[in-house]
Amino acid sequence: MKILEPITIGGVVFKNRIMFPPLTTGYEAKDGTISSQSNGFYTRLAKGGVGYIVLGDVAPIRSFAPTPKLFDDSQIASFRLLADNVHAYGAKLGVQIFHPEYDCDTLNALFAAGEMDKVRTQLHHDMQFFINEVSENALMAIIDKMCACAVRAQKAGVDVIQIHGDRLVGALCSTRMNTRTDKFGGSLENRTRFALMLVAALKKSVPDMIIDYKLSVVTPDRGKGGIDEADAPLFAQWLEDSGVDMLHVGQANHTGNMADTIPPMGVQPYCFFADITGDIKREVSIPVSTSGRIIDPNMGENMLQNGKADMIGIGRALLADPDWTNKAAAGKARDIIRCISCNEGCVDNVLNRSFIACVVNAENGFEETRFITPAKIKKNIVVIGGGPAGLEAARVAAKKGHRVTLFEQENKLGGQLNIANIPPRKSEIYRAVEDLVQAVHREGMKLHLGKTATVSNVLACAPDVVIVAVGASSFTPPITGVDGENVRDAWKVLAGEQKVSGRVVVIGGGIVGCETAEYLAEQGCKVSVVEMQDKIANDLSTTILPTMLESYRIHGVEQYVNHQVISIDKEKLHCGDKDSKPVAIPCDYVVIASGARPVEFDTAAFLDKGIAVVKVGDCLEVADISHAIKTAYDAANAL
Ligand SMILES: Cc1cc2nc3c(=O)[nH]c(=O)nc-3n(C[C@H](O)[C@H](O)[C@H](O)COP(=O)(O)OP(=O)(O)OC[C@H]3O[C@@H](n4cnc5c(N)ncnc54)[C@H](O)[C@@H]3O)c2cc1C
Ligand SMILES: Cc1cc2nc3c(=O)[nH]c(=O)nc-3n(C[C@H](O)[C@H](O)[C@H](O)COP(=O)(O)O)c2cc1C
Ligand code: SF4
Repeated sequence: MKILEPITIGGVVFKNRIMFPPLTTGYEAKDGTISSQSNGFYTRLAKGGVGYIVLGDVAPIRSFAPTPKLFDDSQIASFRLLADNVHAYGAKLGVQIFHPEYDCDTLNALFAAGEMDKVRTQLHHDMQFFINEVSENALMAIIDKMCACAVRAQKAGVDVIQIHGDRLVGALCSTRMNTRTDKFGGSLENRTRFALMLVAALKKSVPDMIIDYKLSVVTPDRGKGGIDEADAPLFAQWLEDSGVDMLHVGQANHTGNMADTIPPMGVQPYCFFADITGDIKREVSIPVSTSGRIIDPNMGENMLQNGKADMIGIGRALLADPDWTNKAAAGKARDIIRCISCNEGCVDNVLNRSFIACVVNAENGFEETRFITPAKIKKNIVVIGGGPAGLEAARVAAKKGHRVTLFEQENKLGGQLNIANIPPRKSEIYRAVEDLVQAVHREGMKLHLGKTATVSNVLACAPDVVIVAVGASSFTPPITGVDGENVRDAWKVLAGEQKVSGRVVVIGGGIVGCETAEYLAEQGCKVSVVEMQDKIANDLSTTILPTMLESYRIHGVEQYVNHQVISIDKEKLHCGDKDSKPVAIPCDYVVIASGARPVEFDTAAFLDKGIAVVKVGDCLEVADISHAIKTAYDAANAL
């Protein structure tokens, strides 16, 4: 495959054309040095075969953002350890140097003085005005700091400096953000002046390092911090002329909507930046890479074969499976656990000031402590339930060497994911089921499909351990009229077992209620959502919410937040608003989406016989895929 072929960049051979693009992980220490968590993560990526790893958002200054920082010589040692570890697996290491678009010196001084109100006011001001107010002297000082950072990176053995062409640099390039009237604003030459001065300064400071430029492109519908799509090919030529060794082309962001650059499932097609990258590649002779929803090796291979890029950036998909490259190289691409583009464990966690922990890969973020260990004593393990928790438990137990038997009462594996994939844009969630099913078949186990586990048929398997993964069921609240003929259940509606039409009120504005409402609105129903809290879709990814709300706007879905349901009759749903004033919503059908409750399975008979029992997934606590996978992995790995 072409993606596995070596490529020469700036005179240096990279072992393959697969790159981990810059991702802020939240793994680094508070002062920005490479922690053991960060080291473990990137080293694991290198072990998995990727050829080029970029550390995202490395700050050349002290800042309070949770990113790596390299502003002091004392930090070099931690970067060196990482570079050595990555090099041991033959991968190249890059640091993406960025500068925040605010006055860090002033903010640090205010922060040190404990003037938090002033910090907030200054930050708010800078977000809007900094790039237009920053003086030329201050800009030159920023270049100096970036160069000093690059020198430190070189001392640490880092191979590549990637200039972050979004953030400050991109904001200056942007026709949407830069309103300056001096030599850094106005014409394309002026707006790109700072970027090209930075390249020139870096070439002088670290002449032996490879310079990669993240060319953030503002498209008509998305992004602000970067170069306009129409100007991108010309600017790319200027970058090549100035000595840049490679380009990493990507969607510009800076709008506050992370879905621009990191689209969740269904919002952008696969490989969504391939054509724009191809347009730029045609105009330059240096290697060009891109990233964006390249999920499996074939997608990346097609991009290279079709001349869209020279290298592919695989971001989230390497969080889901760091062995992506090695599996492709071994001809086992089908064994890859694929990213489902949910953004729940990666983007949402980082936005919540936590660290990346992929929902389909329990090891991600815990590379140094969570790995599958071979079983000391081979046991008979029975798993009850073939949802994500049961499948993951079975996979891990079998991989450890145990003999595994799995019961699933339905004729299809996947549990709730068989209906979670029905609402708009959600079909990709089903990849999680496909890949777990592939894994359990690969590991080899006895599968009883369409067979309900009972005490007697489980005991007949002579288990040493029973893993209960029976999941959850939809909850019906005790509302007057809930047993009426016009009342339906969201899970059954999504499963196609119950039909509705006309005016529909959905009770419950959690994820299931909101998604069911959108699904029904798309089918032509006139839908309202009633939620007792002050906002709907509280737990939905912020990268998905804007798309859902836009769909609600298009389909006229009404929201009744702060409304408490009182009763249902044949023609109306009755509720009270936040002042307890009665509100009656006329409707033909009411759909209940009031959450779920764990399914019970009586395990007393197993315990009586001294058989160990462990519960995992939703039957332990109703939650989500992440909880199902992590509880199952840990329980099975402990056996
Ligand atoms: C509409 C909808 C949308 C969702 N969207 C998301 C989302 O976007 N992101 C997210 O993270 N989570 C989402 N979830 C939640 C997620 O699907 C669940 O948290 C997850 O499926 C729980 O996995 P589990 O294996 O514990 O349970 P389940 O998926 O409920 O699987 C349990 C399995 O056990 C089987 N079983 C039960 N009793 C027996 C028995 N006695 N013998 C044999 N088999 C038995 C059941 O048939 C079922 O297949 C959604 C859920 C729904 C309903
Ligand atoms: C959690 C997370 C953090 C990211 N941080 C950065 C960053 O620091 N710098 C950057 O240029 N891009 C960042 N990105 C964007 C990625 O480099 C990449 O362009 C994007 O994830 C799309 O590629 P993918 O679909 O392969 O994940 C981040 C993406 C994610 C998911
Ligand atoms: S959390 Fe979701 S989007 Fe992020 S890497 Fe994992 S599967 Fe992909």
